[in-house]
Amino acid sequence: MQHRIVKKQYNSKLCFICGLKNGSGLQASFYETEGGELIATFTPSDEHQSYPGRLHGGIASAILDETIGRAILVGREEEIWGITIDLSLSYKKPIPLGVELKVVGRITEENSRFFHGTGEIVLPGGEVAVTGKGKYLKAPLDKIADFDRDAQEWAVVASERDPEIIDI
Ligand SMILES: CCCCC/C=C\C/C=C\C/C=C\C/C=C\CCCC(=O)SCCNC(=O)CCNC(=O)[C@H](O)C(C)(C)COP(=O)(O)OP(=O)(O)OC[C@H]1O[C@@H](n2cnc3c(N)ncnc32)[C@H](O)[C@@H]1OP(=O)(O)O
Repeated sequence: MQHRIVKKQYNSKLCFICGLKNGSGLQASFYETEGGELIATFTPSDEHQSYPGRLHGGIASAILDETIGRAILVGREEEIWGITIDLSLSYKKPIPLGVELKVVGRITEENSRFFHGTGEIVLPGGEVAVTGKGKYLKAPLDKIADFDRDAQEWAVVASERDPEIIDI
C-alpha cells in the first residue's frame, strides 16, 4: 500500500530513537501520512543486536513506543506530549540488522487525560515483525522535563532521502 507523506516530524539531539547526534541511537525519521498515520524509518546497525544478526527486542520496543507516542501529533497544530504508562508487544519475526525498516503507528482512542495507540514494525518484504499497543498519559512538556528547544536541537531536519510516498 502506498502512503503519501504530508509532513516530516521533528528530530532531537540526543533521544535514543530520534536524536541525530546520538551515535549509539537509531536516528529515526518520522513522517505523517495523508491517511492520518505516522511512519518511522530507521536502519539498525550492529550496535543494536541481541543475538548476532538480530535486532534486540528492547530496541524494537523503544521504536514502537516512540512511533505510537508521536502519532498523537499527526495532523495537529497543537502539541500534545505523552508519557508511556503501558506498553505491550508481540514479537512475530526476527528483525535483521543493516536494512531499512518501517514502523507504522496510529491513535485508536483518546480522551482529555490519556491516549491509546497501536503500531507495527514491518520488514523490507512487507511482513510484520512486531506489533505493539500502548497507553500514554498526556502531560505538558514542562511537567515531563526541562526542555530547551534550541539546546535539544528540536527541529525538522530535511534530507534529500525524505520520501514523498512510502510503500509498505
Ligand atoms: C521541545 C523539546 C523537546 C525535546 C524532546 C527530545 C526528545 C523527545 C523525543 C520525542 C518525544 C516525542 C514523543 C514521544 C512520545 C513517547 C515516546 C516515549 C515516551 C517515554 O519514554 S516516557 C518514559 C517511560 N515512562 C515513564 O517513565 C512513566 C513513569 N511513570 C510516572 O512517571 C508516573 O506513573 C506517571 C506520571 C505516569 C503517573 O503518576 P501520577 O502520580 O502523576 O499519577 P497516578 O499514579 O495517579 O496515575 C495517573 C493515572 O494514570 C493511570 N496509570 C498510571 N500508571 C499506569 C499504568 N502503568 N498502566 C495503566 N494506567 C496507569 C492511573 O491509573 C491514573 O488513572 P486514573 O486517575 O484514571 O485512575
